[in-house]
Amino acid sequence: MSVAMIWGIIVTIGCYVVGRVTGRDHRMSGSIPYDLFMGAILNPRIGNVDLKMWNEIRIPWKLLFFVSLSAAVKDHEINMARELQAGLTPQVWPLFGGMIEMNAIKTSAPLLFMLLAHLLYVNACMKGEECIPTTWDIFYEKWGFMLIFWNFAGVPFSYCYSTLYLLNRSLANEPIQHSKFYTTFLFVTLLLAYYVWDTANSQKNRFRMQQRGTFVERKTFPQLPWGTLKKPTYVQTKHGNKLLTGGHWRFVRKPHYTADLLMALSWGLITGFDSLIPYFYVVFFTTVLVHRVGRDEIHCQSKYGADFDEYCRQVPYMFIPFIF
Ligand SMILES: NC(=O)C1=CN([C@@H]2O[C@H](COP(=O)(O)OP(=O)(O)OC[C@H]3O[C@@H](n4cnc5c(N)ncnc54)[C@H](OP(=O)(O)O)[C@@H]3O)[C@@H](O)[C@H]2O)C=CC1
Ligand SMILES: C=C(/C=C/[C@@H](C)[C@H]1CC[C@H]2C3=CC=C4C[C@@H](O)CC[C@]4(C)[C@H]3CC[C@]12C)C(C)C
Repeated sequence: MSVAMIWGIIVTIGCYVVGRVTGRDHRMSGSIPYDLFMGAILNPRIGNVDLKMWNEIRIPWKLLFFVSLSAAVKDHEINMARELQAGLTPQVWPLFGGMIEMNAIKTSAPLLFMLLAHLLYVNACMKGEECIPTTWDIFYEKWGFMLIFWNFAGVPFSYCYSTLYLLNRSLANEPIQHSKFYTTFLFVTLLLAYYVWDTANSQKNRFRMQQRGTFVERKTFPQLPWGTLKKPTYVQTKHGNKLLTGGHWRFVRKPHYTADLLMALSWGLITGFDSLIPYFYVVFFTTVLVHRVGRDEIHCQSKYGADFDEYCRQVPYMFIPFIF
């Protein structure tokens, strides 16, 4: 974490200086602390590599997944060692009709849950990479301390609190265990929320790509049903852009946020209720998304005017149909 933090600070300063010296800086405020925070260059590149996209996608989510993978392996080792100490013979699973045998996985269900949650997230970022260039952070935010530091250090080393908490409880010989019903309920919630989150993002981004004529079908795994809308409905704006009102977007204006928040909540719930620390992510993330919603409403209102009002009339709810 220290390396990631120091690296985040060095890259921020380096990028700011390069932007100023080469004249590639833009939308500068003139206040050095503010410009360091927001950045100087929009899309810094080395060759073909867009550094901001590499930093937002390739680094944080992979690190987060590897933190969870390491914790799951460590938990397995601890539990195996405890069984051996207690004089128990390690359980073995015969695979392929007994042709291969492997030691049973001893990682606790909550840690396997976190591993699955982080695997789903990192896999989505990799398999849906073509959808990302048109998102707000890539086309609008400059590459400054906010994005650089958060992606190098914040995401991997603060979004993993649930995982670390579960491992620490296991190390202290007080592992978190839930009833089969509670655990199954959370696994099902995670998978359903993931489905909505993934397909809502891809419905909107692919719809936009289809409008621009840049849509290319990919075979990355998993391609989920309803990820691409066949006959999408939309509001045509005078600006030229179309606002999607089909698929998940017919029910609420931010279906991907609702689903993402539900996943974030499940990361906390799987740790139980003894500590608030694993709930950091869902609290922080709610704040981020509420801020984004406000910013986005202002952005769309000024960009689309009366057409945005018509869109809000057709899709009146923000997060939960008929409630909010
Ligand atoms: N885990 C994390 O740390 C984070 C995760 N995320 C996730 O990333 C995903 C993307 O989020 P984000 O980029 O913030 O936001 P959006 O994907 O909602 O992007 C907002 C933009 O999309 C366009 N848009 C909005 N509604 C429509 C519509 N109905 N039809 C067509 N275009 C529309 C508008 O842009 P335009 O001007 O082009 O019309 C709007 O400004 C979400 O799932 C979010 O949860 C986001 C931030 C952090
Ligand atoms: C703001 C930050 C990071 C944001 C990213 C994690 C998300 C930004 C755009 C998201 C995605 C867009 C479209 C997708 C298509 C779907 O089929 C799969 C999911 C996804 C790739 C989705 C994944 C998350 C994003 C990349 C930083 C500052 C924390």
